[in-house]
Amino acid sequence: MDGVTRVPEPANEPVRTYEPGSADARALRSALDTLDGRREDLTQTIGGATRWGGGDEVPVVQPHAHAHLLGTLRQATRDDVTDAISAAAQAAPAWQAMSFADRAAIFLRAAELVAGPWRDTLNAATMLGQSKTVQQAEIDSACELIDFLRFNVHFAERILAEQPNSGGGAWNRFDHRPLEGFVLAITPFNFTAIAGNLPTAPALMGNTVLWKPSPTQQLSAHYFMRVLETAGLPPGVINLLTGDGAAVSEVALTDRNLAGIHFTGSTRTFRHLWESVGRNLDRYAAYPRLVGETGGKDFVVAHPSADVDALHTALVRGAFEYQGQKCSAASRAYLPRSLWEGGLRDRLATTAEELEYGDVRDFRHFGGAVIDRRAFDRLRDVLAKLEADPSCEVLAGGGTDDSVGYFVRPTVVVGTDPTHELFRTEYFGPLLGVHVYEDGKFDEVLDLAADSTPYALTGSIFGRDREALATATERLRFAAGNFYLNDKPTGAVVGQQPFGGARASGTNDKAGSIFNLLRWVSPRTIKETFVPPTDHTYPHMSR
Ligand SMILES: NC(=O)c1ccc[n+]([C@@H]2O[C@H](COP(=O)([O-])OP(=O)(O)OC[C@H]3O[C@@H](n4cnc5c(N)ncnc54)[C@H](O)[C@@H]3O)[C@@H](O)[C@H]2O)c1
Ligand SMILES: N[C@@H](CCC=O)C(=O)O
Repeated sequence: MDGVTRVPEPANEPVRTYEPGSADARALRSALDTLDGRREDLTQTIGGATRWGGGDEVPVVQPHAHAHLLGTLRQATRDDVTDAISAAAQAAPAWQAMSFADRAAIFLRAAELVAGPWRDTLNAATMLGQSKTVQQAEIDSACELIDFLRFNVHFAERILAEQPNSGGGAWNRFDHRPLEGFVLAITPFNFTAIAGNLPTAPALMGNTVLWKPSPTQQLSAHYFMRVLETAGLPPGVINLLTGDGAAVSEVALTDRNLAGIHFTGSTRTFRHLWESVGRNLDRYAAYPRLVGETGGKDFVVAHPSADVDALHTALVRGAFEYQGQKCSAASRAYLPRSLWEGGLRDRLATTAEELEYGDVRDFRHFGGAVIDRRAFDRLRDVLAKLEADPSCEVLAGGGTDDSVGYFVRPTVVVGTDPTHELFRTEYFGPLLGVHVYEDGKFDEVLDLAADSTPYALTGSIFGRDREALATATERLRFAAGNFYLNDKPTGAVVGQQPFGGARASGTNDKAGSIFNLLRWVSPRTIKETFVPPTDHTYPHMSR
């Protein structure tokens, strides 16, 4: 059915608080118990049919209790990927022909399913599989995921409404076509919402998709695929492939019909994908769209006029929530000596030492474990190196313990050399580097924040002096795609702080915004002339 429609006005999903004894907390606990005791078959979904990957088995465990198996997946093989590409091609004509209203309704229904009957399951899967506390799961696998689904429909409607001018006896129109071919969505472990957004955003615009989640996010990805099926997504529109991505790279990146890549993950992986596309350009029917949101080395700069209570809270939450495993996490702070020696140093050290990381099934903990053995080993080695470095002082934390889970203590390291790797490398763990500057050197410190790293994802400035805020906002213009004044650099909300960074942090296509959705359409311009001319001569030719 064709016709003009208006989609529902989107609103951000309210964040539930899960106070002890509340009905919400009880319902979530029951979902945790259910998933805890289940060993899920983490199958692929290709053309609407579930099937095991054809490769090696991979266990999915609870990072905070790594002996505890949640489920098993198997690596996708080349045949699996070939079949997924065929399924996407088969589903494409009917999906493209479906009206926008019908496509949109599927994703709006998915949003309501996540907000209602699936909320506890998705939150529990995110807590157990990715070691998120209840608060961190709620803002991710419930609220942000719901927001992506609702707001994208609203942004897509605006794109469809975008039409050229007409006049002079002609009607000009945009046909907002999907891309020709399939979109490859490759998603990270750390946000269930991002994993859900990357395949659904191109699908909403009429594309068919191969979705390859991270193995350590597979449990929540598995349930989100069930949500999409329940919402009525036709078979083959989104095809879920499991595993580490090796076979996906080999087959999909060399396929003639690769139309685009929607990626979030490390800078290294995105560069690998981009290079591979570059090498294979001659194979493709069209230039694949490359959208990638990647790493960060996100800063907090405090002016001597900053409110210390607000700064302290932002540092603790920004650096240590979700164990520092947000691309937006505060990982380098430039703090004035007056505030540092006036009490901030001792306060930050005490708070970091007191933060409790543990099993996320215990709601009293502030954080859980880091995601896996590889992350744990990498962080343990980094901490050992920093401890042995005379230019670094481990002020708090530094400990690791992998006896039960992959635990790394919230760590504050003070570094005297602002060019040290402590202030340049994305460690992706609960590790905050602090550089203390002399109060008069605010301008120099802005230069350090701006240009010490190849990244430009998020950053914060704290201060009460308006002049200082204005100077920092201007000087740091290209240093962060998301810039915060007197707030932590994490926690962007869909529709309010569209998210993404430039330089080595990605293509800055702002997930969950109109800018992102524009990448998944290829407009055709149609001109219809109502009374076409019937004489080829012009007035200047008359004799
Ligand atoms: N900028 C953002 O919006 C944003 C958001 C979340 C995470 N991140 C970044 O993501 C990183 C952490 O996530 P991660 O550890 O999952 O990243 P990662 O790069 O290790 O993995 C991301 C995805 O790529 C897949 N992958 C890895 N190698 C591949 C290959 N050769 N071929 C195909 N697929 C491959 C992985 O299996 C996973 O699904 C951090 O650097 C973080 O800053 C960025
Ligand atoms: N959008 C999230 C970060 C996503 C990356 O991991 C935030 O703003 O904290």
